[in-house]
Amino acid sequence: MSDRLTLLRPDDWHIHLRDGAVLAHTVADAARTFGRAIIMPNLVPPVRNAEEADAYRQRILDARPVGSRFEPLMVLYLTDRTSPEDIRAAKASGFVHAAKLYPAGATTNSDSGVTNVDKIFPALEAMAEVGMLLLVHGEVTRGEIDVFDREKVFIDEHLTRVVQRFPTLKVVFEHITTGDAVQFVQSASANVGATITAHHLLYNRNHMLVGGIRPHFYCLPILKRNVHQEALLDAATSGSNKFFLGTDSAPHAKHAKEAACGCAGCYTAYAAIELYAEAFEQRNALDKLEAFASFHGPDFYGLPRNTDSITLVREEWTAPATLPLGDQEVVPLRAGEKLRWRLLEEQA
Ligand SMILES: NC(=O)N[C@@H](CC(=O)O)C(=O)O
Ligand SMILES: [Zn+2]
Ligand SMILES: [Zn+2]
Repeated sequence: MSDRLTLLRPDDWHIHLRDGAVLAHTVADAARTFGRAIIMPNLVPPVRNAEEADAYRQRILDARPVGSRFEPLMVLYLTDRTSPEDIRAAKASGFVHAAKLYPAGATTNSDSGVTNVDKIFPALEAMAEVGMLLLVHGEVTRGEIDVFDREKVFIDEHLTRVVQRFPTLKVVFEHITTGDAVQFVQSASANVGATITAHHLLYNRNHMLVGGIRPHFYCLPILKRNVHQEALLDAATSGSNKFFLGTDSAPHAKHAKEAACGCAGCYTAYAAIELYAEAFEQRNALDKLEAFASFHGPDFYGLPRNTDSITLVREEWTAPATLPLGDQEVVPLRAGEKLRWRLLEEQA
């Protein structure tokens, strides 16, 4: 097997860059590998319209390292009040590519999210009409539903209905974590795709809970049992163009994760493609990585593929214990442990 892997430059179809001082770090980490990224809008307050997306986009562009051509692809945060006019104005901007459904209370900064999916039907209709993608955090929030079942129940209660009602709407089921989600996406029309994170490919709930509770593995949707991890690996390495790379890299400061009530989110952007390469290598499927990381995403979004490339070398290195995050620090996934692949830094 070769010790070098050259891929068309990948994109990240789901990332949290946050805002303010941390952008200097989060943007640099993403830009070292990815040509473009779908920028999650769950700021406080969220990115609700084209104007807010424009301002946020500008802050991201300003944070790029010198010479970087990293392109942020912006997303609106759907609320109960998002209007068809908001959607049309966002589409007309040219830089808003999608709108995101966060069920209210489902995850980090989702308080302004949608309280009842029916409330966004007018917005969804406009999205289908103008060709704007719907991105979905697919978990129900009802207290009586077990946290490990919330994705499956969301499919049954909401996603099936939305996809039936808006057959021409393109839908990305974000950060899928179960065999149920894989099956749903596979049997849906070509307008339904999914992102898969590196951490859900590499880990299951045992990694988070056996031998001690490890807060840096805690994310939403939560890591599931290993049969679900296997189903995700099957999907990602299958070659199906419905599945593509979305890191869901979601930094929280160290003290906010290592706490009695720790925040949900794993920081992977600093070594994202390296982590995916490990997952694919475990399945002897490195030959499937390029399509997953670099072809299927832009094809689904109707955007051109990148034209330059990156190279990974099989060379062990140790992940840092912490990384700077504005004036705080973040503990990255795999902190202090070995990584098997290294990205070749670009020659100037
Ligand atoms: N994935 C996470 O666990 N957290 C994300 C939100 C999200 O993507 O649901 C975050 O913004 O921190
Ligand atoms: Zn989410
Ligand atoms: Zn996310």
